[in-house]
Amino acid sequence: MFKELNKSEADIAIRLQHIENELAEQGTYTHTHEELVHGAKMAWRNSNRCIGRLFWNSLNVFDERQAASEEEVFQALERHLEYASNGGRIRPTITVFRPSHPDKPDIRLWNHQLIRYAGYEEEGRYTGDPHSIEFTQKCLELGWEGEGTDFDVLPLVVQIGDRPPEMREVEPRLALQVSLRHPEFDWFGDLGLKWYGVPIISDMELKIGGISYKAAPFNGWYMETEIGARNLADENRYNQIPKVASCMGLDTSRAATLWKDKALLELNIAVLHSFKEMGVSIVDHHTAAQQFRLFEENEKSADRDVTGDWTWLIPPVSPATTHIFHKEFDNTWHSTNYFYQDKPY
Ligand code: HEM
Ligand SMILES: N/C(=N/c1cccc(CO[C@@H]2CCNC2)c1)c1cccs1
Repeated sequence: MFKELNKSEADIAIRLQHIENELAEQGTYTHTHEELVHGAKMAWRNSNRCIGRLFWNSLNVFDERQAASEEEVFQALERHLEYASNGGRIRPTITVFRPSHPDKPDIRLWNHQLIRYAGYEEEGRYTGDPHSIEFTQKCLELGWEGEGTDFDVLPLVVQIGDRPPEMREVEPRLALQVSLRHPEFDWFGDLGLKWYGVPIISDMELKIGGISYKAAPFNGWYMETEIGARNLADENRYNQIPKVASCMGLDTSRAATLWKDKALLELNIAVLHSFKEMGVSIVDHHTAAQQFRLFEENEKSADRDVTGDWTWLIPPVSPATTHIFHKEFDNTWHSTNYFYQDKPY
């Protein structure tokens, strides 16, 4: 990392000696602000499954390692929501809370994403996002009351050490949402579909030079297929394909009419159209693939090897129309990266 910060050999030697001493005394060491910022960017650059890495060096980093109470954490999360959303002109941002430390309790966020819809299941009938059923149950046990609609925004849940977790509703003004309409089908708006504008992953661990940051929520903007081809399309999510197909008057009696593919495309067209019309940042899967190709070229000229996970990098819609599909990627994992971690509940 230090090499990338074009430090002199001497400076690197001094810094490494200092870290060695701190490690010997405390069993851990503290990153400088500069190391934290660059480390978070490197971790994004090393995220093999991410197609959006072209912009890795422009990540906005908030250093919240001083936050020590639930209140301070909630304040930082609300500031993240406001800053990242930016009225629709989304700014890729990460807020880094203090790392694991022998003498201090861990700060953990129970949410998968800062903004996400609740899920409910009653006698085999589903409401909302089935992926959220377990976390929604936890929120209900903590005293949260959902309205029971398909789009209830879940509260934030913060836990410090083994103290009881604290919960706070997200102010509606901080939860940017987009109602879905279609550029040609006037009936599409009547489906009552919408999605939140900013994906903010809050349950992954950021590791930088062996230091573990278990609470480091980060956001970019969506690629439309995430919403149109997965979140609203999967049978075990919002399962909207059959409804869109019947509203389109398609012949759904035989798979060979490709009615699912036609409905899927129109759902993705509606997502792109609605986000654009509302001025909320989003990228289509073709543009995203082109940007990824640029990323590969930039990395090559920076004399760095690109690593990637082909199975995630190809988009779920028309994958073979992108260059990614037609090449292989080295799925080696660099250790400064974002990782899955055990749920805190
Ligand atoms: C700026 C716009 C961005 C776009 C369009 C984008 C796009 C994507 C997409 C489509 C995926 C696959 C998600 C899925 O299939 O569920 C992904 C994965 C991922 N992205 Fe990005 N990304 C962006 C920014 C970021 C940022 C800012 C970070 C972190 C600082 C990041 C880190 C990751 C990671 C760690 C994964 C893998 C998640 C997992 O393994 O579950 N991305 N990205
Ligand atoms: N567009 C995005 N998409 C995702 C990026 C990472 C993870 C996810 C959601 O992953 C879930 C777990 C596995 N698939 C769904 C979505 C971003 C979120 C935060 C920064 S960019």
